[in-house]
Amino acid sequence: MALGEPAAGDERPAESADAAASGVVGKRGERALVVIPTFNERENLPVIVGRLHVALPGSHVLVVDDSSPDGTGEVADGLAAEDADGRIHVLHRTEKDGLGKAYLAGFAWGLDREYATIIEMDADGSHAPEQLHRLLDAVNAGADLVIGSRYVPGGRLVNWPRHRELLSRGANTYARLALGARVHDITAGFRAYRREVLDKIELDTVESAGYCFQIDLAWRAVRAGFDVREVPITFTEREIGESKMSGGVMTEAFLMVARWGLQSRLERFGRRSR
Ligand SMILES: Nc1nc2c(ncn2[C@@H]2O[C@H](COP(=O)(O)OP(=O)(O)O[C@H]3O[C@H](CO)[C@@H](O)[C@H](O)[C@@H]3O)[C@@H](O)[C@H]2O)c(=O)[nH]1
Repeated sequence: MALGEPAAGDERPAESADAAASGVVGKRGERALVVIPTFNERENLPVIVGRLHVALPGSHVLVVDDSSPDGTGEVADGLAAEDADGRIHVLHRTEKDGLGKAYLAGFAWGLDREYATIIEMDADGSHAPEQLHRLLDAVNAGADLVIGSRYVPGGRLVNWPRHRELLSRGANTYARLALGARVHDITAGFRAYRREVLDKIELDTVESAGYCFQIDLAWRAVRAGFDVREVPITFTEREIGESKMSGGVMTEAFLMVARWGLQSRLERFGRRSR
């Protein structure tokens, strides 16, 4: 396990010192932490980490594994031990506790260290590390939260089953109507957060455990007045393993979004009648 302080070789590169101080990352991904939640991804993980370190050799990875029965956690430990540059870290959690909880643990780990930008990415190859520079370019151009979006012009879906696409588009339409947020892919899990966003949006009050965590955080960022932008990406259906989407995940999202929408309407009403 490679927990603890960033290892030797993790010093801030001279050319990126200004960038890190101003919250942006270097061209090779210096000062970026890519958080990858995993549950049963033993075959996918080495591939995605390898691709990531070709695309952004200066970035660090934090694998957040929920004691995957297939041994993904041990695979992650092996990758960390093999990486002479100390760029791979692993957080082991005791049980499967949902995507949102895994990200919260990963963000807390990253915020305790000096990463300028914290990235979310799936382990299964759906998100292409080769497209991460699109997100980082937008951060470096001034955005606070950048969402790799399937549903803006230029965004693409490859091999995603029709029922998943319909579910995803339906969830986005529902969230947009309920919350009034002008984000086309608010459920997307390919994102880059400037660390100030995560510092400010009160992560300790986040209740969403599953995939509605994505909606929750984007909505918090919008409400806090951050500059939230979308850049087009290609989302490719996984070839190995299975999605962890479930009825419980969908029900939680439906109910949570309804609650946030209602709360926000009541707040607006309260402000108007004062
Ligand atoms: N640690 C941990 N990881 C988890 C858990 N549940 C899922 N993951 C990990 O989270 C990533 C995404 O899970 P998938 O189950 O592969 O997601 P998907 O069905 O392809 O869902 C896609 O669409 C969602 C809805 O738009 C997105 O929210 C999600 O990020 C992704 O893009 C994978 O790396 C998976 O191993 C969990 O409980 N714990």
